[in-house]
Amino acid sequence: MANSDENQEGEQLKDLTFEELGLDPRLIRALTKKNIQNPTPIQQIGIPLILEGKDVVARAKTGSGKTFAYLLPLLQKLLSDNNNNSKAVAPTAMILVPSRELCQQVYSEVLSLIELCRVQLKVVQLTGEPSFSDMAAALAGPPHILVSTPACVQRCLSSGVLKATSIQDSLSILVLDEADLLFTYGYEKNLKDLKTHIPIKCQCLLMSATSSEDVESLKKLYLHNPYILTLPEVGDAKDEIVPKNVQQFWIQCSERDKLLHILAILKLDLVQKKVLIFTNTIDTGFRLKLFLEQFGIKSAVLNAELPVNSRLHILEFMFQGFNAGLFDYLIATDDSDSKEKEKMDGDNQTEKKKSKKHKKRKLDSEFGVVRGIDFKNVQTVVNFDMPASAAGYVHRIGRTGRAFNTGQSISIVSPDEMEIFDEIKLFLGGDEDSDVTHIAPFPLLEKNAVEFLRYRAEDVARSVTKIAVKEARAQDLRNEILNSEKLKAHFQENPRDLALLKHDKLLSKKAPAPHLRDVPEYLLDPTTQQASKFVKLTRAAMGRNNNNGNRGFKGRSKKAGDPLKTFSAQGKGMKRKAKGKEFGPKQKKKQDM
Ligand SMILES: Nc1ncnc2c1ncn2[C@@H]1O[C@H](COP(=O)(O)OP(=O)(O)OP(=O)(O)O)[C@@H](O)[C@H]1O
Repeated sequence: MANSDENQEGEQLKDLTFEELGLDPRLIRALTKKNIQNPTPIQQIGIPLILEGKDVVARAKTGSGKTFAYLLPLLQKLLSDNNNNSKAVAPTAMILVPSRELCQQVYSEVLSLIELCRVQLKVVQLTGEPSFSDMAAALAGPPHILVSTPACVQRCLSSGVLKATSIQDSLSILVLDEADLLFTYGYEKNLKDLKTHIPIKCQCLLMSATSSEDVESLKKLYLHNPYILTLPEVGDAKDEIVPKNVQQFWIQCSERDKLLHILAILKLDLVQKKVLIFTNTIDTGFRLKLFLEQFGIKSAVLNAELPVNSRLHILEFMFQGFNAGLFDYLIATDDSDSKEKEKMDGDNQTEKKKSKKHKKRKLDSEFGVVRGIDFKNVQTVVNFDMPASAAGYVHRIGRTGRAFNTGQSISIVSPDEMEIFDEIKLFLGGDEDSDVTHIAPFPLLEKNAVEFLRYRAEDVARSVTKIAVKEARAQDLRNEILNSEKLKAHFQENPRDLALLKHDKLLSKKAPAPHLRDVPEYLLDPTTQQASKFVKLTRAAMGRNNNNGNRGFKGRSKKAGDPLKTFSAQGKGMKRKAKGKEFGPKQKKKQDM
C-alpha cells in the first residue's frame, strides 16, 4: 500500500476476495446472501485501510460501491468492539449524509447487513426536525450507529439530547458520505461546529464521487494525515469520471421539440425501461407528466415538495426493484443541481425570482435524489433538461450502470444548452479541437419517426397549459398528502408492502384519446420498427434470463443483445470506450446482486 497522504493512482489491483481483505465471516455470509461475491476496486483498496484504522478520503465514480467500502469495515470494527461497548454514552459510529433520502438508503443497508449477520448492533436514523422525545428515544441506549444529516445532529446537540462530552467519550468512527455535496446542502456551519466535539482519536472517512474545493475543506477540517484513494483505473484521470458501463447519447433539438423527442423515444420503445427522467424544475416535471399521460405513458414525479413518507415510499419502491410493477417512468426534479446552481450564481436574479415564486410552497431542504441514491433497476437516464454543471451531469447519469450493471443515458440538448453540453464533453475528456467525445448521437431515432409524431405531439403540448400544470401539481400534492397519512400508519406495520399506493395516478382532466395511446406499427418507417423490435426482444430476453425479472443487462451474452451496442455510435470516444477495459477486476464473472 502507498504511504499516507499519497495518491493511490497507479497501484495495481489484484483480484482479491472479501476473505483476503480480512472481513469477518459473518459479514461475508451476509454479502453472499445478498448475492455479492467479489469486492469492487474501491472496496479492495479501502476495506483493509479502514480496518487498519486509517483516515481515508475515497474518491471513486458513481455506482462503484463506496457504501460497502466503508460500511463493511465499520461494522466489523463494531462487531469486535461489541463487548467493550457497554460504557458508551453516545453512538460509537456516526454516518453523516446530505439528504433524507440518502439517510434512509444507508440506514436500510446497515440494518439489512446487521440482520443478515444476526448480531446485536443497534442502528438508528434521524433526519429533518424530530421532536425532543423522538430524539431522546432514538439516542437512548445509545445506538451503536447513528445515520443522520449534519443539521439534525446539530439539533440533537443544541437540544441537549446528545451531549458534546458524550461524543468525546464514545465516538470512534465518523463517515462523511457524499462529501462533495455536504457544503452545497448548506451544512458548512453545522460541520464546522460539530468538528469541535469530535475526539482526536476518532477515525474519519470521507467518501465522494467527484473532487471539489468543498471536499478539500472538509478533508482539512476533519482528517488527520489521511490516505487519499483515487481508483487506479486505465486511462487518464478524466476517463475515471463516468462508469465505462454507461453508454452516453445525445439528441439535438429546439427547446420546443423536446417534448416531441422524448415522446418518440419512449412511445416508439427505443430505450430500455426503467427510465429516470431529470427536469430542472417541478413545473417542467408536471408538464412532462401531463403530456406523456395523453399518450398512455404513466409516470410518477419525485420532488422536494412531496411529503417525506411519499418520497421515501417511491424510493423504497425503486430500491425493491419495481417488482410491484406500478411504473416504468420516474420524473425527478434535480434539486441538488439547482442548489448547486443557486450556490454558484448567488446573485443571479432569475434564480432569486424563481425562489420567490415558490416561497409559498414548502420545499424540504434535506431532499435529494440525484446524489448517492442507488436506483438499482434504472436502465436509462434521460436529461430532459440539461444539468447546470458537469458534476451534476456525472451524478445524474451515475444513477444507471450501478456496480457491475450496464445502462445508457440520453441528453436532449437545445441550442441554449449547447454551452453547458460542450463544457460537459470537455469535462469528460473530449478534445476541443477534434470530434472525440464520450457522448454519441442517439442512433435509434430516425427523423421520419419524429416527424410522424409531430402533429399529435404539438397538439397535445398546446393543451398542457400553465394552468393545467399548476392544477396537476396541486392535485398531486393533495394525493400524496393522503398517501402519506396512509403510508405512515400502514408501513409501520407492513414495511415491505409496496404495492399499496400508486404514485403515478393520472392527473389530466381528460382521459388519453385512443388514437394517441396506440401508434399503428404500419405507419412507422422500417428502421424505427426494427430498432423498436430489437429493444423489445432484448427486454424479453432479459426477463427470461432473470429470475426476479428486475435486473439490468449483465454479463457478456446480454450485452451482445443490446441494440444500442449493435448500432455503431459515431463519436470516436465511444469506439475507444467499446475497446477499453470494463469496470472492475471481475467483469467477466456474472454477478447477480
Ligand atoms: N462488490 C459488489 N458487487 C456487486 N455489487 C455491489 C458490490 N458493492 C456494491 N454493490 C452494489 O452496487 C450498487 C452501487 O453501490 P453504491 O451505492 O455504494 O455506489 P456509490 O459508489 O456510493 O455510488 P454514488 O457515488 O452514486 O453514491 C449498489 O446497488 C450496491 O448494492
